[in-house]
Amino acid sequence: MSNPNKQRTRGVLLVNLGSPESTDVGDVRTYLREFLTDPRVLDNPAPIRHAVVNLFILPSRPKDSAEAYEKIWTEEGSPLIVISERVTELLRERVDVPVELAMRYGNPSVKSALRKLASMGVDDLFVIPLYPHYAMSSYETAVAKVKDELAKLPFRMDLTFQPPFYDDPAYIDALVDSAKEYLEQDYDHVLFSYHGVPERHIKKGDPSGCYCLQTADCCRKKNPVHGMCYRHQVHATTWAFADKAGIPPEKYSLTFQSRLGRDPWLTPYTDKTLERMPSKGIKKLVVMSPAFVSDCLETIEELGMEGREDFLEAGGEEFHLVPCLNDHPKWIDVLEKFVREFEEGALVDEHPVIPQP
Ligand SMILES: C=CC1=C(C)c2cc3[nH]c(cc4nc(cc5[nH]c(cc1n2)c(C)c5CCC(=O)O)C(CCC(=O)O)=C4C)c(C)c3C=C
Ligand SMILES: [Fe+2]
Ligand SMILES: [Fe+2]
Repeated sequence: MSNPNKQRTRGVLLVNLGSPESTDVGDVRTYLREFLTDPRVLDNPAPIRHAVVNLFILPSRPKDSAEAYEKIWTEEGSPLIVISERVTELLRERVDVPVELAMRYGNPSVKSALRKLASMGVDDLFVIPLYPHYAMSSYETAVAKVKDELAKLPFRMDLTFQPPFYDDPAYIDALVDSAKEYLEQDYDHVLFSYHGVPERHIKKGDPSGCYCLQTADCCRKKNPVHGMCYRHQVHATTWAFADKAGIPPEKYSLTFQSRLGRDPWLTPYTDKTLERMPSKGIKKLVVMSPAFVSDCLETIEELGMEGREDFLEAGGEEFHLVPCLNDHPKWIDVLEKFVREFEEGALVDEHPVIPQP
């Protein structure tokens, strides 16, 4: 039993998704294997998941993905990792407790970050998964990974997790501020493009088992079942943003990108929407991707290169992609606020988890 009079040592762990070690096809294959054999990402029964990954995905996808990573790689490495490291450094300057960074897949690993924090005496850890929205394949797998790795290590820490912050006014304020100069220009429409997930994942996260995805607008309404509903939460971010930025309903829409495989994923799809927009009179477009707090392959390459080309080839005239929050000072303010709330004991160490077989 822990001694209630002992002084606790707090620490902070930021967890992002991760990238391959390099753009070599072998490194990309290693990364994709770890990513796609995660049962919270491809949630088929284990033998099917391994067969799909080893027989259908790993023989061909690493080469295509490596080419895509080539286009975005910087001298310092993967944008997602470089930006996350910068954010970690900036947060360290703001708070008086140790702050470490870990990636759910690849490096720096969760295990190495936990070891570092333990070596600094941390036994009361605040974990911030760097995802505004709850998805089994992003937020939840980050939480599970921290718990699993800690259980295997020879020391104990209390864990508190930052809940998804999709409608936190400070996060919305930071997003609006980051998009300000784009929204001051003349534009026809704002497209909010979120990373997609399979529809099945949404149904699994519905504790009632009979609400989400039952009607076209179910997830758009407020409902107590939405603690784990990615579809509801991305809509809530979009409404809050539009409200704060003063964008009328007819001037914005929401789509989902990055579909993988043949199962039904959330619709409408970003690529199809971009191709259709010019014929509907949308020629000057602003695009935002608030599911990502750091620019990455999905924003720089998929939206900024592929998406731009699709839109312009279909007759669009201007395509403006708003950068993610990255190291925006208001985003660092938000992270600092989360740490202060943890220090004040304002967060409950509880969060829902989708049951895994
Ligand atoms: C919002 C966060 C994310 C969710 C939810 C998510 C779900 C999800 N992703 C895949 C498959 C892939 N995603 C890939 C890249 C990628 N995904 C996210 C975030 C979420 N994914 C990020 C930030 C990135 C970029 C990483 C980087 O290094 O920049 C990839 C790898 C690239 C590729 O080969 O296309 C895959 C694969 C699934 C299947 C899924 C939900 C089930
Ligand atoms: Fe993804
Ligand atoms: Fe829902």
